[in-house]
Amino acid sequence: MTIQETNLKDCYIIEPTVFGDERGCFFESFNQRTFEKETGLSANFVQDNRSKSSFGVLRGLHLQLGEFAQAKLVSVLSGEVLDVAVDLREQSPTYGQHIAVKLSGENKKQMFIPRGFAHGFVVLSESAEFFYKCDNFYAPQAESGIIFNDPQLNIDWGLDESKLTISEKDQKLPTLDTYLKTVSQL
Ligand SMILES: Cc1cn([C@H]2C[C@H](O)[C@@H](COP(=O)(O)OP(=O)(O)O[C@H]3O[C@@H](C)C(=O)[C@@H](O)[C@H]3O)O2)c(=O)[nH]c1=O
Repeated sequence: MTIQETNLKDCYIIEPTVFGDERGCFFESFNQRTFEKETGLSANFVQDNRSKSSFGVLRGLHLQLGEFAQAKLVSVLSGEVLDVAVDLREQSPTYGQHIAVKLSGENKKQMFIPRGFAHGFVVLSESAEFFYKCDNFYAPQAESGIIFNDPQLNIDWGLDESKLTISEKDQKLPTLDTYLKTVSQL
């Protein structure tokens, strides 16, 4: 398993060591000891989530606020997505920056996304099964987010907007500016 730093503070790309043989393959998809040793962070995951989406589905950008914030270890079981994480921690040296990484069932890459980041992904294959671990429970009252096409973030999702399928809830998410004003009033 290799754990690499990214341009964003506390955000890591993890590539498991895959053991292939005539039966197929085996790999450790999470090892708390290795994770904590390599990153210096502690991880106490309490909820696992799975979703399946078809081509062009974009989920995000989502986060939970305050005491309900969640760190996530995200991966793809089948298919391919472009996964995006945005650093919204005001004290962070990489505040306001984002990273976009292709995760697939084939490359088995994972991204560790710290608390205080917004997260989203778009499906690039016919369909994709997404799997992620969270270090805090789902709390609908603390859900927040930012619109995927925020002009300041200017994220390249790799697909034309006409090809995207986005939930009504996600289409109503605020811009980064509006989000920051709302959060500062809490
Ligand atoms: C996220 C979540 C949703 N739900 C329910 C609420 C709702 O009825 C249904 C679908 O919820 P959503 O539309 O919010 O699902 P989705 O858009 O897939 O939300 C997820 O998006 C990605 C990008 C993330 O980063 C996640 O943290 C999460 O916000 O599932 C739970 O019961 N537990 C959960 O942890």
